[in-house]
Amino acid sequence: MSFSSEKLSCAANPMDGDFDSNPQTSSEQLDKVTIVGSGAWGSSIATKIGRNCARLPFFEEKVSMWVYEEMVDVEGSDEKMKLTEVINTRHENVKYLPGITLPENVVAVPDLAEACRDATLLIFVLPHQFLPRLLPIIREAAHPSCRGVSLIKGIDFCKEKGTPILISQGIAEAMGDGFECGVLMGANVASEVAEGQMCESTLASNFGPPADEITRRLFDSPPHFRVQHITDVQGAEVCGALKNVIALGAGFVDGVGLGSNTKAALMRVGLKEMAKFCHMFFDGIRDDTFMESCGMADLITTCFGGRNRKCAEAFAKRQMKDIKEGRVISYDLKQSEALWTKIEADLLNGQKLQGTITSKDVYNLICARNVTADFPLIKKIYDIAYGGHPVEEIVLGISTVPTPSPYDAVHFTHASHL
Ligand SMILES: NC(=O)c1ccc[n+]([C@@H]2O[C@H](COP(=O)([O-])OP(=O)(O)OC[C@H]3O[C@@H](n4cnc5c(N)ncnc54)[C@H](O)[C@@H]3O)[C@@H](O)[C@H]2O)c1
Ligand SMILES: O=P(O)(O)OC[C@H](O)CO
Repeated sequence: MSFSSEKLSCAANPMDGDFDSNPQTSSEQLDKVTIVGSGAWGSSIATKIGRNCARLPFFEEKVSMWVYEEMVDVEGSDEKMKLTEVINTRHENVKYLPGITLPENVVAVPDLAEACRDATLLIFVLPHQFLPRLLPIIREAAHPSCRGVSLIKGIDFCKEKGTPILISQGIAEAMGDGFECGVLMGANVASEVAEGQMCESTLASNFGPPADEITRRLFDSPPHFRVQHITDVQGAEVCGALKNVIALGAGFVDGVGLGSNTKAALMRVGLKEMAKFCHMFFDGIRDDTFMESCGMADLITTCFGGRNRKCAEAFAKRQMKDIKEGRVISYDLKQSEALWTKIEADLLNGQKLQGTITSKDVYNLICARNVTADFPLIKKIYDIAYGGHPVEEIVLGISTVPTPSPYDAVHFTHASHL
């Protein structure tokens, strides 16, 4: 398979940017890109990465995509087929992103070590519960000077220390000394990005020049997919994780039958709690991060169009029906967990919910640090999701009492100058 002619002709296209302004890169080493994960978002971002690797001079053309192998139904075949074979022959991820053609230079590889062999740029994009057992294999296989970008929206919690652990931080620690990991977060529902709808995303990284810009160009696909660079990795990543929790609240609002005014109130309070969480647990957070695609914009899209919202709406409707028809007075923890598992299986066809896992981790963290009173909405969402509280209580989590937040601090500072 050769893609060279496409690369050269595309590179000559002025629409692709002025080559004089290209960041300098070492002529002897092009980045070798591997995508670790091939769900809806992994496959969607592969459409951008594949095209950029085929046309830009910083990257090897072939992109390996590690696929968790499974047998899938395929139209026109009586027998199930291996997902990797389907992707490599039909150039479509028929299970997780049906109807979208993947670039031919994106090659599905079922063996993780083979997929990551000598990679210099790793893109982590899979539900984070599956990541820990993979990292030692990736570390062994990747190039020693490798860097990474995590597209994973989630967070871990260290019980012993009572501290949050960012996924990018966990990746960097597992990959060993000197491994730098940035994040790509944004208002990016996978199917809309893959369809080529106009949207934005935020790359947060501190690789330094020229690697920050080269990495941004791996994703940036103007005019449809526009990627801005910032350096606040922690702020961007925490926003990506917490908006999934707030989205559960948005689904509860929908399930109860309340309208967009209530959802807007929930999102306003949710954004303030996201900002407060960032400032409470991390140093160096920048307030303008919340105004980037990774902040407010991702919160909006997830609360209207995401899977967490959709599944939480189903949870709310089912809970209200069960109570109304006298099947339960309230769910216990086991019943709640069983219901979430069933809803995920019924509605998502193998895709995974992240908001529920994150809700538990964040709740455990704020309990361990004795700060639940600072996060009434996040606590209420957990109470409904796992604590048997009636879903109608979601409005009680939308505090109308102004809570101190970094924004208030800024306003007070300005006011004192008047
Ligand atoms: N889907 C979106 O719109 C979207 C957008 C932005 C960010 N994200 C984030 O991207 C990350 C990946 O989500 P996604 O939507 O691509 O995945 P997904 O939910 O669509 O698919 C689940 C993936 O998990 C894999 N899997 C199942 N069991 C596994 C196992 N035991 N080991 C390893 N892998 C296994 C499946 O093969 C599949 O690729 C998540 O953190 C998500 O929050 C998703
Ligand atoms: O479908 P969700 O709820 O996992 O959200 C998808 C993306 O994160 C939206 O940016």
